Amino acid sequence: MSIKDKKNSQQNLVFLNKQKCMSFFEENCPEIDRYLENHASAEPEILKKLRRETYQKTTQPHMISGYQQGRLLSIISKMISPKSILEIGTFTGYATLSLAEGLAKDGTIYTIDKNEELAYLPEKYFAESEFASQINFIKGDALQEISKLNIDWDLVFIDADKENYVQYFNLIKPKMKSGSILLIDNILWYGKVLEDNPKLESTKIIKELNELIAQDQDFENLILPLRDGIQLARKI
Ligand SMILES: C[S@@+](CC[C@H](N)C(=O)[O-])C[C@H]1O[C@@H](n2cnc3c(N)ncnc32)[C@H](O)[C@@H]1O
Repeated sequence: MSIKDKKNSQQNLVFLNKQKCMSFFEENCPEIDRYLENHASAEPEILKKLRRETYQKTTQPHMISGYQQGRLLSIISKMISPKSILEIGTFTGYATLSLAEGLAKDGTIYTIDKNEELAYLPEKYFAESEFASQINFIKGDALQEISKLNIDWDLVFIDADKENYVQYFNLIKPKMKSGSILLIDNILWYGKVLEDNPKLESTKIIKELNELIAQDQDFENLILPLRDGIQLARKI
């Protein structure tokens, strides 16, 4: 296959994934995706229930972090036992509850979302969870709300509007200490990061952010190719 053919076929795959909002493996090799799920730790019952209800009650259920990503967030959180976690983009609270699994006993997770209509769903599950007293759910626009929080973050998960990703990074970086972990979702943007001249603002911003982090001497990082790509960066 010539380089040009390879590029075209890559672009076709990207297009397919974009259309269905699925990960590379879900779309192109569902057997591997099932294999990955079958060989990961079991999903806690509360998350199973939440995932089911998210698919029943929301119009964009694919936005949920889901099983494999949830287990990754949980393990990373348990590895560092954070006292303070910031999540930007709560949606139905799946990642919030996954991250909360690793919180220090006196730790708190702050999670921000501007969608007030959907807030009843995460609120119901947060109240039901064993971490209820450790979750601070903030309803509002993240850019405004982050600035009000004068907290040093041990762990940050960015998973909201892509157009603001660079701004979120710039706001949060000074609030991260040496050893703090930054996770950012959808960093491959269904393969659109391979476009040379992207039309979408979201693609431009994600590409800019990936460059920024890769060049930033204050961080060591890599991109995990799980689902739509997760940026994993550690402040040095
Ligand atoms: C991909 S979903 C988050 C998924 C969630 N982290 C999970 O793991 O299930 C993105 C969320 O970001 C929220 N959002 C988008 N722009 C925002 C903003 N400027 N401020 C706060 N929330 C925002 C949306 O309302 C949506 O619920």
